[in-house]
Amino acid sequence: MLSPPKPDGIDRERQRGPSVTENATPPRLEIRNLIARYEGRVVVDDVSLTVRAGQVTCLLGPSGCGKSTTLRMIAGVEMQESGEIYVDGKLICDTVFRVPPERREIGLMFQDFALFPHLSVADNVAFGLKGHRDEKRARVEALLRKVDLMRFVDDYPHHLSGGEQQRVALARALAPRPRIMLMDEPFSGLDNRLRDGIRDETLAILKEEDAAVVLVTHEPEEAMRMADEIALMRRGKVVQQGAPYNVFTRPADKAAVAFFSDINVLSSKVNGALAETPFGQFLAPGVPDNTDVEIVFRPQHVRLDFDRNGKGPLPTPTDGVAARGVVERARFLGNESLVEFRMDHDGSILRATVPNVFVPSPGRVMWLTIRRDRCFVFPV
Ligand SMILES: Nc1ncnc2c1ncn2[C@@H]1O[C@H](COP(=O)(O)OP(=O)(O)OP(=O)(O)O)[C@@H](O)[C@H]1O
Repeated sequence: MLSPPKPDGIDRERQRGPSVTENATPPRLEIRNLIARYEGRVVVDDVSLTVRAGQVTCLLGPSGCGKSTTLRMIAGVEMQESGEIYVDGKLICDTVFRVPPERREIGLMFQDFALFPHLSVADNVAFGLKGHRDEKRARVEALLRKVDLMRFVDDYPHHLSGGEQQRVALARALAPRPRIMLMDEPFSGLDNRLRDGIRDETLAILKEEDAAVVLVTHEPEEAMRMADEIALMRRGKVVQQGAPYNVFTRPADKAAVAFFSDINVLSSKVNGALAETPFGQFLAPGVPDNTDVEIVFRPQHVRLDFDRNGKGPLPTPTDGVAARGVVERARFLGNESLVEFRMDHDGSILRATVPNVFVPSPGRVMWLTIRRDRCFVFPV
């Protein structure tokens, strides 16, 4: 069993002043213990984050969990009830002191952050730029080359495709060299086929520009693809924070597993730090006797074996005991196949995914085992 990690930064002691140790550079952005409330209801609940220059942190979570409100407080268009925001170690906002949004050197890119229709592509990108005309033109052209749109420099936005407009919006947001980029679902208006390419290009440009990026998304794949760090939010709180690999492989709770993929769940009770199931025993270290637990695992970590004269594979320490199931339904999904089994022991449905094409007929008997190093045991 993998024990749930202690989410970094959640239980940190409240203290004033940015997170700097002697001789260390302060993070580009630090938000500390932010709380926001609408109509008496707390919608952002003690959220703390640090983002370094050149790093992308994704606020990931379901609709309404407080991602956009957190972003709006960083942008300065919404005021927190309590908590502080620091940029490069300097306080820019607490409940008394507040640097106005236009002086925060923050770039914004939102899904519906439309381009100005009456301005050319070049003028859109130049919009927030100050300085000499030639300097501005040089920056605009450099950015349009970066997003590969120099050929549209004098065109109007409506001549461009959705993906191209999005790249102009990126260039416009980056033009004044913001220290921080805030992006709220910036790719969700785009065609699926365009999205992956634009995400990758955007990421490369953001890294080159060295801004600290906070990207809001409700799509786990987007967060996995873009983030150096994911802050998983639920009901206003950051429930887990870490590198995508850690958040995916060491989820804090059942909902964190379920947010990234389909899940299977077995119920059991602990006895002697072991949870007994039809798939054999699972380790539950430190869990007191008689505690109800759920054993959670992803369909991709179910192993399938063919039936051999009414028998399945022999038990192993890594896969436990095989349990018998009958195929209820199987579908090919493109990159993998999803097979649903009705289990003999309790009639429940269990899902397995198999790479490539595997579409057994309903009624076929198979034996299922679960990789012990890929399951999570959570007290209920
Ligand atoms: N101006 C407002 N007045 C009242 N309630 C608000 C306001 N803005 C947001 N809320 C509420 O605060 C909660 C958090 O909203 P927020 O937009 O931050 O969530 P989100 O995670 O970004 O969701 P989504 O992905 O749907 O935008 C929601 O329940 C929302 O209804």
